[in-house]
Amino acid sequence: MNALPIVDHRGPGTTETVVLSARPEAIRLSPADTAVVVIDMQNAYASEGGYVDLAGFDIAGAAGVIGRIAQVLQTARAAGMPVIYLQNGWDADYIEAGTPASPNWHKSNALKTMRARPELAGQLLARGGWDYELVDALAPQPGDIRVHKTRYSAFFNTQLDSILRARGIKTIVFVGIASNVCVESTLRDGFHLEYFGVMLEDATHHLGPDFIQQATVYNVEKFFGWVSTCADFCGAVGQLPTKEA
Ligand SMILES: C/C(=C/NC(N)=O)C(=O)O
Repeated sequence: MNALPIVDHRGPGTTETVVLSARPEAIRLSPADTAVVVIDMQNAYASEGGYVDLAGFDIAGAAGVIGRIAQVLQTARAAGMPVIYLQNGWDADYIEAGTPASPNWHKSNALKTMRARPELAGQLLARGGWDYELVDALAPQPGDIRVHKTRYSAFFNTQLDSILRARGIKTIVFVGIASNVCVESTLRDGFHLEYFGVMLEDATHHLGPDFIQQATVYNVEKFFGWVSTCADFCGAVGQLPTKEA
C-alpha cells in the first residue's frame, strides 16, 4: 500500500514552546503560531520633526522604545516568528483620509495640524513622504511583512487578518506607538477576532499624560490580553532554537 502524505497544517516548530512571564498570567508561546506586530514605528510617531512631535505630543520616550523593539525583532526573527510592520497613513492626495463626512477628518490630529499650519500640507502621514516611512533603526529585514493601514485599528480595511490566518497565527505580540491609540485599538479588535494579544509594555509609548499608559496597560491586563516586557520576551524566546534565515 502506498504511504499517503500527511497534511500537517501546523507547520514546522509547532512543538517548540516557551513560557512567557506575563500579567495577569504567564502565557505559552510557539514560533509556529505567534507573530510580532509592530505598530506604526514611523517618523510620524517616533522622530523629532514628525507628525506627533509637530502636533505637540511628548515623544521623549520614543528613542528607548526604538532600541527595545530592535532587540525584540532580532529575537523573534531568530526564532522564526513572523514580523509584521504596520504603517499608518494615506495616499498623497489624502483620498483615504476621508472628507468631512468621516470622523477621521475631524479627529485626526495629523489632518488638523495640516489645516492649522498650511505650510505642512501634504507632508504628514502621506505615502511616499519621510513622515510615513519607518524609522531607519527598524528597517524591515528580508521575510518581514509590511501592511498599510488608514485608521487606528490595524484590522480595519487591511489584509492583516488574512495574513495572520494564512500563517496559522493565534498569538500576537504587540510593540509600537501609540499604546493608547493604534496599539490598543488593534489589540482590542484582535481579541474580538479570537487572537491572544500580548503587549510588551516597555516596547510601546503613549500619546498623552503618563496615566494614559497605565490605563492601557490596565485595560489589556484586565480585559483584552496579557502584558509582558522586552526582557522577559527576549529571555524566553531567545531560548528557542535559531532558525535559518
Ligand atoms: C493619534 C494617532 C495615533 N496613531 C497611532 N499610531 O497610535 C494618529 O495616528 O493620529
